[in-house]
Amino acid sequence: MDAFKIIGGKPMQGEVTISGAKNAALPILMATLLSETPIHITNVPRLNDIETSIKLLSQLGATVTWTDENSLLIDASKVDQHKASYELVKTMRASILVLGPLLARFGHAEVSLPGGCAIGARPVNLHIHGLKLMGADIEVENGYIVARNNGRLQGANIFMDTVSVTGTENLMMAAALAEGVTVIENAAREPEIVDLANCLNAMGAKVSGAGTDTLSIEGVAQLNGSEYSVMPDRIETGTFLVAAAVTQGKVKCLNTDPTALDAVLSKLQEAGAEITTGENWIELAMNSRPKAVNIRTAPHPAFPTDMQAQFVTLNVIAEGTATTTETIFENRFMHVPELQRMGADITLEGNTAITTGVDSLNGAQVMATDLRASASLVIAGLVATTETQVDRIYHIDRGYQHIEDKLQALGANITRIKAS
Ligand SMILES: CC(=O)N[C@H]1[C@@H](OP(=O)(O)OP(=O)(O)OC[C@H]2O[C@@H](n3ccc(=O)[nH]c3=O)[C@H](O)[C@@H]2O)O[C@H](CO)[C@@H](O)[C@@H]1O
Ligand SMILES: C=C(OP(=O)(O)O)C(=O)O
Repeated sequence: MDAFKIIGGKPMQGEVTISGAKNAALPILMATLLSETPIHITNVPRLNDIETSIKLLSQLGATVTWTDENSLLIDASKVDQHKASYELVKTMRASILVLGPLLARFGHAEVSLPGGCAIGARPVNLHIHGLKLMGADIEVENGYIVARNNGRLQGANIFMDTVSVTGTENLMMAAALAEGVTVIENAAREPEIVDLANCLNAMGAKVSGAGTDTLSIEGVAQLNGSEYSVMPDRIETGTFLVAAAVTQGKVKCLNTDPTALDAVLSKLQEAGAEITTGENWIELAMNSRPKAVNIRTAPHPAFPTDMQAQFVTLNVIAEGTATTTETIFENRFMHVPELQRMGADITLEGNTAITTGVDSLNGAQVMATDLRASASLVIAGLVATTETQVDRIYHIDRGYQHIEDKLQALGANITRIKAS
């Protein structure tokens, strides 16, 4: 397994181009299953999760071709398989996003239950409940969700007990081809939901209300190909901004969208950063030690759970004491014991991490346990005074395109140690 070796202590300086958003690209790739004709998707990030999605779409019978470094042409006209196997689902939970599209277009889908993961139990009951309300017959057989429907799904009124991002996406995609109108209440409002809705509408769907908590989808009989560009990755953007803040550097993120990062930018300003934005860029300058900031994660537009780990790293070297409360996932503090091994002062009380900033971190061999925990450890390595080795970075390769190249370009001393 590959690892990163990092020698910290340098401020991050310069410009970095942000890639397309993993969490928008994944549902958009799965949405191509709804289309009778090819779709060209641009600004696709080069990530392991994208490779897994391509494998999955290909297994289902789609033809997937890279037309340039970041563009995919997907032809799902000949899809004739309807099963997402455990082998793929266990490496990428977002595989669950084929459930809605396959069922809506073919009346049949079998998707392995994803099971829990490093950050929590992550059930998919809301996906199943919504599809049942649309008329599907769904059983769990041998660890698989087996969904069937005769003819088209039927529009339904769906209230989601908990705000779920992929749950909303699965139901939105299924509803796009259903007969009649589907209303999803308490829908997720994440920018990636809006991006998926825009892509579906470009394919001929009739989705309105994306970005609010009530979505209305008037089903159409057929969807067709188009060209669509994936939104910039707001979490990758936030990760680079935190790296700049903790190293007291100055970084300009290009090809990004400041409007998708309100909560994160506001916390960085509270920490003492100077933030300047343009239509598609954000620049952060940090001229002093960051101040500790209290964080509470919650569904968009509140502070994103996918930025929590990175802000714990900021808080552990910041001036003062702060609380970071995680309300979305029950086990998303796996970075805490690793940061403690680097000298961080953190106490965990239930779903809250209480941090008191230390003057510096020392390098250590640490282990990445999930995607954003890995990012937080890399950032910690960038400030540590001695060498840090971050093991198991296959997690980070799921979600960050060429992260070491981008950090090197900003002045970081980071190298990938290839598994022998
Ligand atoms: C590929 C993708 O976009 N992943 C993102 C997505 O994950 P994902 O869509 O899996 O996360 P959800 O929004 O569904 O999860 C939110 C909460 O709802 C619960 N829940 C969810 C579904 C369900 O059927 N039942 C249920 O109880 C979950 O356990 C969790 O506590 O949103 C998360 C929350 O912003 C992000 O951290 C992930 O990066
Ligand atoms: C938790 C994440 O992703 P996934 O839902 O794919 O596990 C993430 O992007 O931080």
